[in-house]
Amino acid sequence: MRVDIISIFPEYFAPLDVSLMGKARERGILDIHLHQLRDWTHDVHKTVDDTPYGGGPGMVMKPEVWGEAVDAVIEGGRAARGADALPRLVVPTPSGRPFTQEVALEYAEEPWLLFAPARYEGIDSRVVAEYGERLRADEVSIGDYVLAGGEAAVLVMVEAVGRLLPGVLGNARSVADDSFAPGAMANLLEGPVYTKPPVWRGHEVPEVLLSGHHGRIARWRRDEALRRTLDRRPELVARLDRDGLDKHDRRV
Ligand SMILES: COc1cccc(COC(=O)c2cn[nH]c2)c1
Repeated sequence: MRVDIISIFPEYFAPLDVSLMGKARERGILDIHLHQLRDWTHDVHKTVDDTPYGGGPGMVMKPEVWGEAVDAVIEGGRAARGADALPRLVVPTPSGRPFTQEVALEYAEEPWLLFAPARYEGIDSRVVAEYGERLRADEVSIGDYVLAGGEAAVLVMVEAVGRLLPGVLGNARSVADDSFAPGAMANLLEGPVYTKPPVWRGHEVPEVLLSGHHGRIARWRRDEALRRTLDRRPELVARLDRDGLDKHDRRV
């Protein structure tokens, strides 16, 4: 998968050089290209923003600069991927559609993603409108809060998508076992996890997990996942009621 990221702070993405994402890049599973948005300005101050039409606080990022940058990055990617290749454009914003595991799975199928993290109050809305006419352009939110810029959201999405790519996670860990992954544990939070020692500062590991009785362990884990989901994310259980409770679940 090719990932292009255009930002006024490309150094923000240094974390993508380490750990799982770093290895995925070394092994050619992820091909990440960083671009400095200011390279497509033409004034001495390298201005990327201006005051909002209609007034109001803050600044808005200029459409011309983003347009030249996105066009150039598409051309650059086409040199490598073919003259008709097009990326999926992703703009992180609090006003976007929710980024969920389902969206991460959808993005993991894409051959080429182009992330456009904004600063200030956002990017002139005509940029997404312009590119939405010829490629998939998504405004996506990683949560209901406002960041100083979209860069942290891009790090979150690249990691959530990157770990789904074949070969990135060791075989021992299957993404099918993820919480929120489709299937028996879909829409459930992960329950508590434990490792050695069996007793730590007087706290014992639940007996059932040491029993070796896989049926009872699986039942216990699902009960704990349901209990935690009811407690912390009741709205997910409502969704379960429609799709996913089995005959043993009622008694939790
Ligand atoms: C594009 O417009 C804006 C405006 C304001 C801040 C940002 C940065 O993104 C976020 O704050 C965010 C992304 N998901 N949840 C929060 C983008």
